[in-house]
Amino acid sequence: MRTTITMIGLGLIGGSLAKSLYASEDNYIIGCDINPKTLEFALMNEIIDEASSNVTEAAKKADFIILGTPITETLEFLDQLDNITFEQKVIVTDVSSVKKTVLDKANTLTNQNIRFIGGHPMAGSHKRGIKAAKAHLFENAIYVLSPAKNCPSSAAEALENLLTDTKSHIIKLKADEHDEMTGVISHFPHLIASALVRQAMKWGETYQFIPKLAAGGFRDVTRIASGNPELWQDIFYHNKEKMVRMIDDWTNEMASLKYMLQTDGKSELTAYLKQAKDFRDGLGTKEKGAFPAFYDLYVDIRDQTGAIASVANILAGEGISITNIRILEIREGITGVLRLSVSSKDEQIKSYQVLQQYGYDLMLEE
Ligand SMILES: NC(=O)C1=CN([C@@H]2O[C@H](COP(=O)(O)OP(=O)(O)OC[C@H]3O[C@@H](n4cnc5c(N)ncnc54)[C@H](O)[C@@H]3O)[C@@H](O)[C@H]2O)C=CC1
Ligand SMILES: O=C(O)C(=O)Cc1ccc(O)cc1
Repeated sequence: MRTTITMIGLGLIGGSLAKSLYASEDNYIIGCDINPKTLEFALMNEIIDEASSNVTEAAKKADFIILGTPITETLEFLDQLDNITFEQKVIVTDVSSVKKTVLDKANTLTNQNIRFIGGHPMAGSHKRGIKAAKAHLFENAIYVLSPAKNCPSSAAEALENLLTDTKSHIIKLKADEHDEMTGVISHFPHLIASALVRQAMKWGETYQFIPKLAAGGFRDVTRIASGNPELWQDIFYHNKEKMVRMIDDWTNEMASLKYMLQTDGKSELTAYLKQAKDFRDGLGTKEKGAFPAFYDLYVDIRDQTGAIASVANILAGEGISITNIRILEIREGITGVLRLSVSSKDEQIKSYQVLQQYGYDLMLEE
């Protein structure tokens, strides 16, 4: 007997989940999407087994329902699901970046056959839509689950079991804690990144050379501002209380920086920057905790044609697999530094030594 999964919303995240679940022969995926072209694409590319334009009918056949829609639509679907007469128990989950509004709604549902567990796979990109979906998107990513009150632990276990194929790391969080933490490390940074870009845009009216000057640092710190504006508006709206508080904190932080500058507080400013540097340098290097560790190396690849392939080959020859790779541009059009992540300290040191033997100029992040 195959497990039937009804996926409502087959965009970047829903499509990626469908792809990773479709890979297992035990699963049968029914896809629903408001966009008929998306459904057509999903069927043609073997991302789903069946397309349906009738959410209620598709939901009735499901063992699991996954809402891969924007948060506002997800709340509406929860109401719709509540009114369906299911013939069996069904496990319902979502993928929304904000959890409290979703869990608040889920906790009001009266349908005895629905077991709701909020979900948030914490990986994505600035792209949207099914064409950007990837089966491996959630590999090694944190996947947060927040069960609704009265949800039996067996339902959460069944969902965890289903999600094994995503190769993500599942953790359980309360909705409010989730929203506060993702507010700090994801939502608020996005708001600031967009504000920084707008500030540069405004200064660009005075200095037309500004876009050309926008080099590595500006690009690094504002990368996330290229995200999907509708998606981020929806995230900010549903996490608005936390966002407003964080804007207040930020305003205080800026006021203290302003004071240090106005009073020539050089040592205070150095201490401030050092504290930030130490915390930043320590991020992701913890052995314990919920977040996976990253061990980074920076390889100088300026003017070295084919350097990426060579570096990857050398490491593959040593049996080291690269878990993440990124080119940090120094100047537009000129490759600069390759940032490689490997998954253990030993691999990091070994990579450093072997690449050094091949003459690469590199730096290791402690
Ligand atoms: N984009 C990202 O990096 C991440 C997004 N998320 C969450 O995933 C959810 C979806 O985001 P994305 O996949 O990025 O968006 P997307 O725009 O790529 O996909 C949304 C899909 O939902 C469909 N849809 C919209 N309204 C619908 C309706 N009424 N009925 C049926 N289908 C409908 C759209 O046609 C589209 O295919 C959001 O709740 C977001 O917070 C979570 C983690 C990462
Ligand atoms: O690309 C990035 O850096 C992201 O931040 C992607 C992302 C967007 C929204 C989420 O809820 C989780 C991850």
